[in-house]
Order: sequence, then structure tokens, then C-alpha cells
Amino acid sequence: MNTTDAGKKAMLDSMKGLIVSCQTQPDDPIYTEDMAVKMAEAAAWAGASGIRANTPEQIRAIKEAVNLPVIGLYKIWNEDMDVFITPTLEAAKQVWEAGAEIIALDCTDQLTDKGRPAWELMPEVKKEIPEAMIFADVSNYEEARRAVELGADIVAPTLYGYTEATKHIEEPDLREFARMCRDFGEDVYMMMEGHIYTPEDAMKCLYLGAHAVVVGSAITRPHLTAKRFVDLISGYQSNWRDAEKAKH
Ligand SMILES: CC(=O)N[C@H](C=O)[C@@H](O)[C@H](O)[C@H](O)COP(=O)(O)O
Repeated sequence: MNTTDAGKKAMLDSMKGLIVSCQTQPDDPIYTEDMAVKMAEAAAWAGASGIRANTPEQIRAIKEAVNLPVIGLYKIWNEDMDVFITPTLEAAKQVWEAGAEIIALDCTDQLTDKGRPAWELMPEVKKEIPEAMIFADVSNYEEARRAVELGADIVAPTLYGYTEATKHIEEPDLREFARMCRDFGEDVYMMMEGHIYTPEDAMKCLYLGAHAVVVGSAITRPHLTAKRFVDLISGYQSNWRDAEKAKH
């Protein structure tokens, strides 16, 4: 792997376009041991420019099968905190050792169980693993600014909709994303991630200044895509039923 600055830049430049998040958990209805690899192979077949993957095992298996840059993360849930994306230095090391060129970190203000904000981990990871590139998962403009100042290579609003302040939101904030691209796009690779469900929405993000768009559920969680259809259709069906009842 080429980890010089020029090598890093060449890799990041090559990631323009679509990055597919290929993640499965054992409690997913589509889970099998090799499912994440199959998803990554499908993404590569389609022409994706990178893969986002969770857990050292899935990252390692994907790296063996697919010749694309990998954004790796390690989701670890702890009931004492909301931070779950690569929450510790040890988790970041495992992601790196599994072969991911880029490590995704929670760079929000959320507090860890040690009482410190999640973003404080980034300088430690950069010091410990200087060859790695850092993908900062943030939830708002201020966190994006801080991530840029701390030297993130990539910033994305991945956690918009997943923090205490934003958990009621289920759509991307394209206006805020455009502001991030305008203000930080010269200093960092801005990517869009989270709640992008159609090629048209992905295109909008590219027009707003995204270097790449990371898409997960819409491509690799068919059960959630099916649920979006069912929820919408059944909502209309009950409205129809109520309207019919009201007539009688
Ligand atoms: C918040 C969180 O846990 N995000 C995770 C980050 O790796 C994934 O579960 C998402 O699938 C990914 O961010 C892509 O987003 P979407 O699935 O909406 O396209």
C-alpha cells in the first residue's frame, strides 16, 4: 500500500463516485458469513469506487476478494454511551490491521463512557497510525469544521439523524451539506453519507460538491428497502380504509 501523501491523494482521487457500504450483522435477515463479500463483489461489478465495511473480519474478507479502497470501521455498542463507530484506539488499530486504508471514526461531540467527546480520538489515531487516512463521521457543521481542523482526510455527515439532537430526522440535510462543501471542500474530501436512497439524490450531492457518495441501506439492506415500500403503501392503505369507512 502506498502511504505517502501523494499515494494517499491518488487513492482519495480514485474514490470519486459511488462508495457502497457493505455491512451485515448476524441479526439481519440476509446475514450469512460471506454476505458482506458478495455485496462488495456486486458493488465492484457495478463500478463502485470504494467500499465501506464494518468489523475486522468483514474488512479482511472484503480486502481479499475485491481490489477497491476500503473505509473500515468497527461498530462496538456499549450501553453507557452513544458512541459506537470505532470508539477506541484499539478498535481503530484492528480496522487498520484488517487492511482498511481509511479508518472511519465518530468525530461528533457525543461523550464516551470516559466522559470525553468522541472527536478526541482522532489525534490519537493519527499519531499512532500515521499511514492511515481518517474518515470523520459527523452530525453537523461545527463538528465538520473541527474535523477539518484536526486533519481529517474525509468528512461526511454520516451521523446526522443518529445523535440525540438529530435522532428524529430521517432525511439528509442537503442545504447544510452544501454549506460544508462550500466552506471545507478545498481542505478536505467532502463525502455524503446517510439516507441517500436514489441515484438522483446521489447526483444532487455530487452537484453540491460531494467528492463521492456513500450508499448503504438502499443497496445492501434489501429488507430495509422492502420495509420502506411496505410502510408507505400500508400507510396509504389504512388511509383508504378510513376514508371508505367514513363514507358508510
Ligand atoms: C449511523 C450508522 O450506523 N451508519 C453506518 C455507518 O457505517 C451504516 O449503518 C450506514 O448504512 C451507512 O452510514 C450508510 O448510510 P445509509 O444506510 O443511510 O445509506
